[in-house]
Amino acid sequence: MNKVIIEGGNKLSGKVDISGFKNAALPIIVGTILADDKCKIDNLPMIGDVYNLVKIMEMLGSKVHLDESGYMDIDTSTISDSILIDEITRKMRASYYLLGACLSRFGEVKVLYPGGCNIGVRPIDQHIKGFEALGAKVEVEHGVISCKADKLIGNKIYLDVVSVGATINIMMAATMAEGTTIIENAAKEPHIVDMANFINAMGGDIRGAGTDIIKINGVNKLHGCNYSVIPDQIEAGTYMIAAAATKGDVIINNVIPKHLEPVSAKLIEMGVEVAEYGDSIRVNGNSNMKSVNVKTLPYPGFPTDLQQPMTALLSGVKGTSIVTETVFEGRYKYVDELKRMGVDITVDGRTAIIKGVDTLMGAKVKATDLRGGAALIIAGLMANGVTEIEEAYHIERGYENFISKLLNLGAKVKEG
Ligand SMILES: CC(=O)N[C@H]1[C@@H](OP(=O)(O)OP(=O)(O)OC[C@H]2O[C@@H](n3ccc(=O)[nH]c3=O)[C@H](O)[C@@H]2O)O[C@H](CO)[C@@H](O)[C@@H]1O
Ligand SMILES: C=C(OP(=O)(O)O)C(=O)O
Repeated sequence: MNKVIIEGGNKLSGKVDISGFKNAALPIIVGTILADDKCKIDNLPMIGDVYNLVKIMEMLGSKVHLDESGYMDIDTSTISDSILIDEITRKMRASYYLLGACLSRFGEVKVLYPGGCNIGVRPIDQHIKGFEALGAKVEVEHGVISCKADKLIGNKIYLDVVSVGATINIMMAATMAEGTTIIENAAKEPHIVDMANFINAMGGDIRGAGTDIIKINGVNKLHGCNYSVIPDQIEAGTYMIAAAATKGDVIINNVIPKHLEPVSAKLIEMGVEVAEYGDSIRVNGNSNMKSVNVKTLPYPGFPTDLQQPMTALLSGVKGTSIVTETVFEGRYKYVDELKRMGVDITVDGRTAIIKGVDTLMGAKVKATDLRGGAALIIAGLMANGVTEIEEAYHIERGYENFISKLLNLGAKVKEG
């Protein structure tokens, strides 16, 4: 998808089904390497990152059948080599999970430094610290990360920063290590719990996922399993914000409302009606929304991945809102694009001061990254006139059928 063209001004209404969570699906697909056996994974999102990861798994020697319904049969017993120096791994962040998974199963791995959204420096020092604490030798040279270990031995690892990727990578590396590993100051995101549940379904012994102390008792071997990925809280949050932004009325199905509490709480604070029904959430927007302050934080705080869509919404809400991005230092690149649409936002370091304008104007803009692209879509839905979003391929990395889901909700949107 090169371009998205939106004619703004329509209220979204109706129902939308949320897909499986990108940030859980990706480590789970890579995590099948831990089991020298077949796995059946369900509720996978059909997004760019999953398609590219399937290619990577095949390049390593896995046998993969991916059905467009979101179901995958994967056999990693056929992997013969855990060295993959190929640019494809730079098309996403999650390729770094090959480090933990292959180190655990093969004792050796070499891959290129990962890619992903350009939202800050994104170092991997905490991943490396974890692997080294388990006994691996790690080298990063000319953009290639190499890890090697004759034997991995459990250890206590304190993370200096709360990192989703490092927590998952260390969990994978420690799963078949000798003895017990304890991760302190671990990330608590829902996908950490999903990943631990998946590893346990393969015969692993991980306890405490969802708290900041995770204990991994090493086991000798993992087996294949059937597993279903949790719903995507970020996709769901994006539709919640889009519903509010268009003053629409949308029922968002296949969600875990608990995972969305930070978003629901903020929307309610703004005066939006949010109601929970089992595994659905209904968001009903209105013309009297109030400005609010938002600070992104690790879970259960407001998710950084929704900072950009939320900023787009606030740009059209009367009053002054202050958004503080505490997780990634470079996550405001899309604001320059939003400014082409007439918003009044001043960025100073990690803070964005948003003075709500009455009307956004359609314009030609460029998606800077995945959620920056989603923010531009939301702004385009709110704006008067036509918005053309170039470099829209970023959006496909993480949203399944964004255009057709929006069309079903009554948006005037098409691919260009
Ligand atoms: C594929 C995937 O799941 N991506 C998500 C994952 O990214 P990712 O796993 O890359 O994000 P982290 O949680 O690791 O990053 C959090 C913060 O820690 C820093 N850090 C991280 C690792 C490290 O070794 N050293 C270090 O300093 C990062 O630069 C960032 O400032 O979690 C982020 C935070 O919820 C989300 O925005 C991304 O959507
Ligand atoms: C930052 C994100 O993705 P990634 O870590 O895959 O770049 C995101 O999903 O918002």
